[in-house]
Amino acid sequence: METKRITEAKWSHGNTIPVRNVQALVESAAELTAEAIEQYIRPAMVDDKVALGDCDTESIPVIDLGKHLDAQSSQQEAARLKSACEEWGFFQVKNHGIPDTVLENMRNNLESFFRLPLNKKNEFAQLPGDLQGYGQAFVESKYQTLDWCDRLYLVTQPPHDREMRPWPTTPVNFRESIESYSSEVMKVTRSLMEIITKNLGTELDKIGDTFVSQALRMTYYPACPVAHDKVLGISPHSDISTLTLVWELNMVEGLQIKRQGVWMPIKPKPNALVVNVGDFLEILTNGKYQSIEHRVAVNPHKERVSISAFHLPKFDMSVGPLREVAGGEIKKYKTLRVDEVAKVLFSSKLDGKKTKEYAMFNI
Ligand SMILES: O=C(O)CCC(=O)C(=O)O
Ligand SMILES: [Fe+2]
Repeated sequence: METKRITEAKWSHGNTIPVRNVQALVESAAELTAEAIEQYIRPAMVDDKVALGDCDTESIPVIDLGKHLDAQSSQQEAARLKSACEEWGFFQVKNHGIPDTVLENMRNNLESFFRLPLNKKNEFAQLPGDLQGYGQAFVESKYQTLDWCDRLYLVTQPPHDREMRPWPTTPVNFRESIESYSSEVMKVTRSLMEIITKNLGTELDKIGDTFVSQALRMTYYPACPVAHDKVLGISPHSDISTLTLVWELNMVEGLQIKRQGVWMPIKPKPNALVVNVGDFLEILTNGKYQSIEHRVAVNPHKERVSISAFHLPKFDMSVGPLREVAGGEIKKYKTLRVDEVAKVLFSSKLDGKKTKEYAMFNI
């Protein structure tokens, strides 16, 4: 009975209507036409202005985690991280310490996996009611505009939450690569959360449970040779996470963040990860740190591969503003069960930032 209750509450559970594999759609067409990809073409958007030029993207903060280990520079770097969280909600991290071999193995195996024939990849396909495995997500209606990507989604931490069925066994050592990558990314997350909690005036031990769960969303965005300016790899959203760490592993541009009403492209940096504040960190900090809306544009010529590592609170806990952080302020956010938030949002289409609707009091 107990097991059943826990299984039902798992935060990887959610519904998505199965849709066509995008990579297979591209590969099956001798020449892709706008008609063939009609369901991926977005209606014209009013707020679609994209910032041009490098100078904008250069200014996204870059945090040097190596400096955090150095007594002389750690304080200054902590202050830079504080302002990155307060002013941007998005930043890049260099000198994160993930060994090159771990990254290389993960890159090779993931790229090889996406190159497998569809029937091989589908041996690890999603099953109804569970988002884990190879497939898509956030499709709630067969009439909605679809995202131009295919995904492999796995719950990776804590280890006892893993269900191995959807973990690919081809390439042969893919599972080991995922495991190593997952635990290395967890270490980076822990280091970042250590500085973040100090910056917020609390302690890691007090909020350790708020980022112990991890899921990896490994995404393949095929090149989109037609109407690429009307198609998105991922629709605008903010992340349902505490902290998300993204590795743009083949260095193809695509990620854009909403800043001052404009979409700002983020240029991938060699050996860096992109980090963003998720909705749960916004709730925990009573809005001091804000999750930021972002999306992924597609490239007319190049495929793009990324891995998003979402860190979430324990799925059966409730999360609200931390007393140590909110102090005597009015609580702007509700206290919510993590699995309940996840279940609803993981089954809905991506449609911008939703914290106002589901997490904020009407004040
Ligand atoms: O591919 C990326 O760069 C980001 C993907 C993303 O936003 C997500 O998986 O939530
Ligand atoms: Fe995201």
